[in-house]
Amino acid sequence: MDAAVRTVNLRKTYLSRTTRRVAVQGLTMTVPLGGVHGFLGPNGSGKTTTIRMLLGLAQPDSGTAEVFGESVPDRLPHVIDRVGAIVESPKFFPAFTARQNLVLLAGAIGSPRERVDEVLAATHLGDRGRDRYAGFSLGMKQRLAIAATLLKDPDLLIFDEPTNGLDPAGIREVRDTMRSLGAQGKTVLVSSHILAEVEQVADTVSIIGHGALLAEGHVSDILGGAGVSQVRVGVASPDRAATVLEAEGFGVTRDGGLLVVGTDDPAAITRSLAGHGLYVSELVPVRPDLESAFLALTADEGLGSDADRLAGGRSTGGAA
Ligand SMILES: Nc1ncnc2c1ncn2[C@@H]1O[C@H](COP(=O)(O)OP(=O)(O)OP(=O)(O)O)[C@@H](O)[C@H]1O
Repeated sequence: MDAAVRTVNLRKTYLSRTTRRVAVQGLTMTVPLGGVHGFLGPNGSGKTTTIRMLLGLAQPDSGTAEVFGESVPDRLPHVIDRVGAIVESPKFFPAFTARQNLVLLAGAIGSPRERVDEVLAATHLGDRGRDRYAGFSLGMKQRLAIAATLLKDPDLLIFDEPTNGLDPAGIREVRDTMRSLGAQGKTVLVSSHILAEVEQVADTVSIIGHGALLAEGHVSDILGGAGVSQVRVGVASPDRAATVLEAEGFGVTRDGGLLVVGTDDPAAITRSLAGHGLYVSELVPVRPDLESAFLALTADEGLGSDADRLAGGRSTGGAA
């Protein structure tokens, strides 16, 4: 078993009296064991529905899902103790301290009391345990929610948009917490529609649109396949250099005094310019970011929007 989560052709349709909405359509994805895995997609692309199916909170129409090699939902009781999740905002008692809230929860799920201090420390709330929940910032509240999921020491943590509504400091706190959990060997599956957030923390990603997989793999590989590579070129005579390069078929744009040249072969730029007596003082690859890769992948009109998911849209199969 080499995956924490695997889905094959997973499909979920929501039916109402007038509409049939395909939320997840044939999703096949793999979350490797250990590390942080970003689950990315625009709003409405089916992330929450997928997570709900993994946790037994929604029943798939067809397809299969496995958590640690156990088929879910039927074998979920065999693995649920290895899974911690935040899908909706958890409820804590505002008048209780963070510690009291966790002690109460630990008692309810049968975790030892000592675990409370461990999870407070793991989420960097050790010195705030005696403060009342009501006085917590949103970032601290979210870290307390993560602390609660850690009480039973799960191997897989599933966080659905955990940084929604947080300010930059809160986002950083949650991100650091996820990163350290991944570094400890836990598998963290984190959904987001905010690419920049996941790019900084994820080792691997699955990108979905319209409830189906668009791309999956190591962040670096996805960035590598993100389209045209570019290099930023410093040269004494940028105007002449631009003329030379354009004449040789390179696409050239300006970035201040530097040229930005599209190529997969930076040496070709050096050769061309040197052939005209122009010497390169700086040649730096422009790294595409996940945002660009994501936008390129989801450029298809309105991915994730509701419009084409209604009855008669892109869906192909039967309803629930
Ligand atoms: N209980 C439900 N009943 C009917 N339709 C639903 C239900 N839950 C989700 N949907 C629809 O299914 C589609 C996928 O929604 P889902 O919440 O899974 O996407 P998401 O990627 O998590 O989006 P977001 O980031 O906005 O939460 C959307 O069109 C949504 O309106």
